[in-house]
Amino acid sequence: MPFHQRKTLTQFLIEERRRFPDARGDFNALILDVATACKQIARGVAFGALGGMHGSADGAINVQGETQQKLDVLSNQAFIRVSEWGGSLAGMASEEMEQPYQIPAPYPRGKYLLVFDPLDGSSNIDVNVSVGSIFSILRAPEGTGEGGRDVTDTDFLQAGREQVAAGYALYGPTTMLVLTVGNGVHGFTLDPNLYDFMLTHPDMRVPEETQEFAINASNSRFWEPPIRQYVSECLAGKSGSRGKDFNMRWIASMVAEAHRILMRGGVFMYPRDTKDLTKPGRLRLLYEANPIGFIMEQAGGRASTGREPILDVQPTSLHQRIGVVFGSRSEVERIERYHHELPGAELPNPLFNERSLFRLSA
Ligand SMILES: O=P(O)(O)OC[C@H]1O[C@](O)(COP(=O)(O)O)[C@@H](O)[C@@H]1O
Ligand SMILES: [Mg+2]
Ligand SMILES: [Mg+2]
Repeated sequence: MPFHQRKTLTQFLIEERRRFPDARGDFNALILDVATACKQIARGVAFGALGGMHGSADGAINVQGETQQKLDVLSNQAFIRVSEWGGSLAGMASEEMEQPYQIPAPYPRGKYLLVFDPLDGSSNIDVNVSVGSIFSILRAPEGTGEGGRDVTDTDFLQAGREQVAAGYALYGPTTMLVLTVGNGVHGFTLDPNLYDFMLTHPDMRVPEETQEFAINASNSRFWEPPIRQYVSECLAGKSGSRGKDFNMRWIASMVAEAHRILMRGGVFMYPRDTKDLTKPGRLRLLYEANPIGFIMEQAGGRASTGREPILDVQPTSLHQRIGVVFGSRSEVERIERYHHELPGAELPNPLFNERSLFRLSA
């Protein structure tokens, strides 16, 4: 299609807004700000070592206890600086900040909350493999917007179903922005000449038929029985109960895995396991699992803890971790079934009972 016939992200958002005649435009402005932050990060990623973007950030450690890369810090700043001024936000929360970020004066406060993982797949930065950014937009609770009080952790503890929008940017061979505003999932490719996001993948759907799964198999000794069962059936291939061969992939960037699954199906698992009893899962609920879960559901796929839909989980802390399984609907349903059927699966370790001690851990 010639480029002048393609829709830009701005045009797409204006058309979407026509569905809501009373909308003031704050929401579109916010999405465009986030898109600008992603463009800045894409530029940083593209310059790599030439731009001094590789390596760790002077021994800095984030709230997760992980070493921050320079690009983690710069990406976090890009999200903040580009989104704080516009008047659409009451506050922000990020993987890289222990506390919520308050919109400083003189900027006006608005009616949304922005939650993000500024750089997902950080271990890939220095080895020049795909990374991404993930974001989720929530409604700000009453009393926090214009002229209102500072935001607190509690304001962000909303179930994934409450999300107004979610998306990710993938900094791969091309940069893409994939977005849902609750009306399907749409993919935009960054035109390197215009430096604008162009709609290239309208109405993305997760293919139902799949022969691909993604899991970090080095953790297999810590998996619970339902995951062992599922993976062993995949590995058995044609000779096993599934009667077909499977491929396995592991990019170590959830965004890149989610994108592959949106394009050609499959299932991604970072399940709850017994590796570290203080961490009931690797991925973070509010800025990793929820936005990707919303996208998967909007694209006809499914996202689950193995026991319940991700989007139904009531968050209990800002940086809460959780087990995650997402992708082609029938595969995720199969894994959920194994969780319900396998004897003992609910209680591999009493510390992990959904209602016990580690449910609250970050
Ligand atoms: O390969 P590992 O070490 O198991 O972990 C990979 C996972 O960690 C993550 O990179 C975590 O994200 P961050 O880079 O934002 O901390 C996921 O994207 C990915 O699925
Ligand atoms: Mg991440
Ligand atoms: Mg990150």
